[in-house]
Amino acid sequence: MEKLMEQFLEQSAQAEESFYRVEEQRLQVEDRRRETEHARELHMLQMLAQMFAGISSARPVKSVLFFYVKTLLFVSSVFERYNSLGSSSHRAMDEEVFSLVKSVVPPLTSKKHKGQDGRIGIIGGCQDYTGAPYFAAISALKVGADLSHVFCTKDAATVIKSYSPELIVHPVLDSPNAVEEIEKWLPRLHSLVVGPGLGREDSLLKTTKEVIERSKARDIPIVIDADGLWLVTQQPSVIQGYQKGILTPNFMEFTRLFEALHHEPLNSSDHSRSVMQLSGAMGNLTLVLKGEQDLISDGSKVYSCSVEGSGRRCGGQGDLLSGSMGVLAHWLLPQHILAQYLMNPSVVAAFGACSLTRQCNSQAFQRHGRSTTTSDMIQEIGPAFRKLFET
Ligand SMILES: NC(=O)C1=CN([C@@H]2O[C@H](COP(=O)(O)OP(=O)(O)OC[C@H]3O[C@@H](n4cnc5c(N)ncnc54)[C@H](OP(=O)(O)O)[C@@H]3O)[C@@H](O)[C@H]2O)[C@@H](O)CC1
Ligand SMILES: Nc1ncnc2c1ncn2[C@@H]1O[C@H](COP(=O)(O)OP(=O)(O)OP(=O)(O)O)[C@@H](O)[C@H]1O
Repeated sequence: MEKLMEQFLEQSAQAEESFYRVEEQRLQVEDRRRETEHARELHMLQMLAQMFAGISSARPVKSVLFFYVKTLLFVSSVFERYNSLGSSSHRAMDEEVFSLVKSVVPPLTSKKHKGQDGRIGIIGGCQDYTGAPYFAAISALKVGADLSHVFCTKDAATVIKSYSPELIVHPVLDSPNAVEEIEKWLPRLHSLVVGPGLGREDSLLKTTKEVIERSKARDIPIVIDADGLWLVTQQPSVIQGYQKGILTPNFMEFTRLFEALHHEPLNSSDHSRSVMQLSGAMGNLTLVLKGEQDLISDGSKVYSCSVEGSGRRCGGQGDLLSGSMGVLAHWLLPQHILAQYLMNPSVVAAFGACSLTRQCNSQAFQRHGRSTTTSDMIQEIGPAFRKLFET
């Protein structure tokens, strides 16, 4: 009897194993099919965009109109397909977003000069916090930006410079003409990350508010995190409705902001709904609620990023996230007109940066376990980026 039982258990284990093997193969085939189909669609869209740009100046109005209608029909059919993904698996969703990010990663060619792949500005760094702006700025470089500028207080500057010769550090944030000093650089910056290590001193927040206003006037993508969110909680109008703005609150920051805008306590049982509500109240700004799953919304839909990370929650991971997001926002927002038909580019930038941060966390944890720090995660940005966006 015992022997029979043993045989039975062994056979069921084998059957189970072979079921999972077949299932795994089926999923791989399905993944490859989707990737090929997706690459074909993107390629066609790119060709259509180029053709449209080419003919709009050369052809008579009637044929331009005909072409325009055909293009719209095609794009909307792809758009429908994307929307239908709402019901498909997380993995499929991840793959679709990764493809969009892949399509905007700038090629590494010898034809470019320094700065073309991104000049990112970080507003933050004060006496108490020097690590946060460093983490954000170095992460931007490791993702692929060419230059990272940190605008911090005088006493933080030497400390930040001493962490890394890679960064350009401006000790201007607490100077009497701080806004003008920073504004001089705005025409050269592709995106701004506001808040890491900024602190909450009134005079610094006042300067920051003015810098945000002037950056909006220049249409610069702005990621707001940490103490930048403290400012937004006091004065939501500083960023409300700005479509190139992305907010990245942790749960604490989210709760403060939600309660400031809705004048009622947060109902913590339905985070997705709250994220949609808050994004709507902020004028459909892209919002990322960080946590076990990162919830991302522009008020119309909620996307959940659950790329596997680890159980290690050392400080500074949010700074890695905001710095990376600054670069992806620059790559996605201005130039990729096609992505606008498929998905909000700010949402794609947010989703891409969340995935990357979590992947870095997972890889660093595999090496360092409990002793993982944000610096270890930063070492993983290159390999994690290649794994997600370059294979
Ligand atoms: N090396 C450096 O220089 C670094 C500097 N940093 C900089 O520090 C500045 C202040 O940022 P901050 O996040 O500490 O401030 P704030 O929002 O008041 O939170 C304080 C309290 O909120 C809670 N709490 C937090 N998260 C939560 C969650 N998910 N879910 C629930 N509760 C949560 C938690 O409360 P506790 O559990 O301790 O009671 C926590 O103590 C900012 O400039 C930032 O950039 C960091 O970037 C790290 C690396
Ligand atoms: N419980 C969790 N499980 C897995 N990943 C998480 C979890 N919480 C946060 N993360 C990841 O860490 C990233 C940073 O989130 P976190 O909540 O640590 O931000 P933060 O508090 O602003 O960080 P910082 O220490 O830089 O201020 C998130 O984008 C998410 O990818």
